[in-house]
Amino acid sequence: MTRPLVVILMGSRSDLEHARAVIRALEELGLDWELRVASAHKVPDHLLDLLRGYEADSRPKVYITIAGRSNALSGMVDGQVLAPVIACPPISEAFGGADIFSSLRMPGGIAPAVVLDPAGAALLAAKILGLCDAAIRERVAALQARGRQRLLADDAEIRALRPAAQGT
Ligand SMILES: Nc1c(C(=O)O)ncn1[C@@H]1O[C@H](COP(=O)(O)O)[C@@H](O)[C@H]1O
Repeated sequence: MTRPLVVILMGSRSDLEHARAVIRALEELGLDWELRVASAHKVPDHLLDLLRGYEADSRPKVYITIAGRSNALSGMVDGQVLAPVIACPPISEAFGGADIFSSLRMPGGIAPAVVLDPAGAALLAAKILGLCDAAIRERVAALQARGRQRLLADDAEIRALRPAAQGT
């Protein structure tokens, strides 16, 4: 079976640190990825060319779009591809975090999901691609199991503390 692909598109090289966090989580889930730079605002022709290339490729795909400030990228990508799009904008404190609103309201017929946490975006991509791939489902299940075990170990450790030390 062809290996699925996660295409990560970032609007600027300045988003690289955020993209790296997505990539770390994708690799933990054993997913193949490609990272590209393409801005809907600045280089729409380049973006459309790039999407045409990916859409002609028959691998099962999910796109993760990383675009800060005014997020045109995620909506434009979603409108041009058949695969699911997950918008994972980098968080900014500037202007009271108002950038996020440009990722939330889309025109009719345009529906990128929004997941703010980079590891969360990778997990959603894995769950989507896992619908038709048992090996990916198993890796998601293993990740969830590790999370549960960590939480139970934390509880056992905290419980063992004397009450006076529990808050420290
Ligand atoms: N939101 C978009 C788009 C777009 O939506 O097409 N293109 C770039 N950007 C974002 O603007 C921020 C600053 O970009 P510059 O580094 O180009 O000034 C980045 O977070 C980028 O993703």
